[in-house]
Amino acid sequence: MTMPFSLTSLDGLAGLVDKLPTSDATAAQAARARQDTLTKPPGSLGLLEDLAVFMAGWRRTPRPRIDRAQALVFAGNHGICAQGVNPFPQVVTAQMVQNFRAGGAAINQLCGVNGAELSVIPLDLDKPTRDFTAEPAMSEAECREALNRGAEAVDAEADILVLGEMGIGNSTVAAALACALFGGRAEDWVGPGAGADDAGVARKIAAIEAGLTLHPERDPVSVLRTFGGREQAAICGAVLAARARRTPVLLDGFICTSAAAVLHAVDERLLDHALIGHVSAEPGHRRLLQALGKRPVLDVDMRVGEGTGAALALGVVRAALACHNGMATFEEAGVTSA
Ligand SMILES: Cc1cc2ncn([C@H]3O[C@H](COP(=O)(O)O)[C@@H](O)[C@H]3O)c2cc1C
Ligand SMILES: O=C(O)c1cccnc1
Repeated sequence: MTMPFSLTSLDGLAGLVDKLPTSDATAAQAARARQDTLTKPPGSLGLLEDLAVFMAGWRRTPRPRIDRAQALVFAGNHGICAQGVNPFPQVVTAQMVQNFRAGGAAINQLCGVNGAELSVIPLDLDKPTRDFTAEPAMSEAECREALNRGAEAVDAEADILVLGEMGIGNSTVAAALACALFGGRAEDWVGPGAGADDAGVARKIAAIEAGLTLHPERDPVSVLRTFGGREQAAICGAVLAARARRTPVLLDGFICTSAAAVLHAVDERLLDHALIGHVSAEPGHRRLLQALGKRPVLDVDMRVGEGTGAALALGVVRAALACHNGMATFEEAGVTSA
């Protein structure tokens, strides 16, 4: 499938935003006006009202629906595991891909509950990226290929896209991306990930400091290919492909958001169609959301990854649209308005 944008070169990312659609202000205003006629005190549905208006703008209709919700989990392996940053062995990435396929992971249950069709996309798991304390994690070609594979996975018919990742070691990758893009100290961005102890956290900090010293380039595309992995590049590609179809995106936790943050650093408007499903308990996520100027839908102490927080938040978006489309107006219900 040819994409509505061609990424034959990663440099093309810079000018992309001007070729991509924006939210439709007329549809959004009509949705806001409808909210104000529904049988409730004005504004009383809070974030649910904003979510309905957001969906209306991007889907270009005052009465948006979610007929099809797609969930994509991209999986990759990371050379940085050589630095002892991961409490679980790298083989767990492939084992969890099998678990996703068998329906046994947390993401399977949450997609089931909230009506998302899940696809799992392993990205060359037998070829981990390189250790960024020694050399850039990916070549330009590897990075571009992963980005395009992410873009190609997006279903053109989806009304909303849930994004997630699986990759042992990628909480270190995420912290490295965030630190390179937004500055601060490595320890500001590092956390336990899948359960690192204090010594493990110290190794994560040391690895990120070594990588940042070795690779001084801070333009977003260099940062992605130097510190990122294939699943991070694929998430960027999927976010862009969804945008081309005016499909809103639900990002997951720290790892998923730090991947998408590369696009924010290219041009912050590239994430205008992206919601943050939840704020993860991984400590860097709150800081990252502050840097992005984004509010999460949910704050429920989760720190799984896989897209679980985004899939859970899909239920809130569905609830927002159920109220928006299903409620009676004051006039229809014969309820006296203020
Ligand atoms: C069984 C298992 C299932 C997971 N599902 C998501 N992650 C999460 O943990 C990993 C990142 O943590 P770290 O950087 O500490 O390896 C990623 O795969 C992330 O998705 C998992 C981790 C494990 C062990
Ligand atoms: O927030 C996340 O994405 C996260 C946190 C810890 C481990 N895995 C994922």
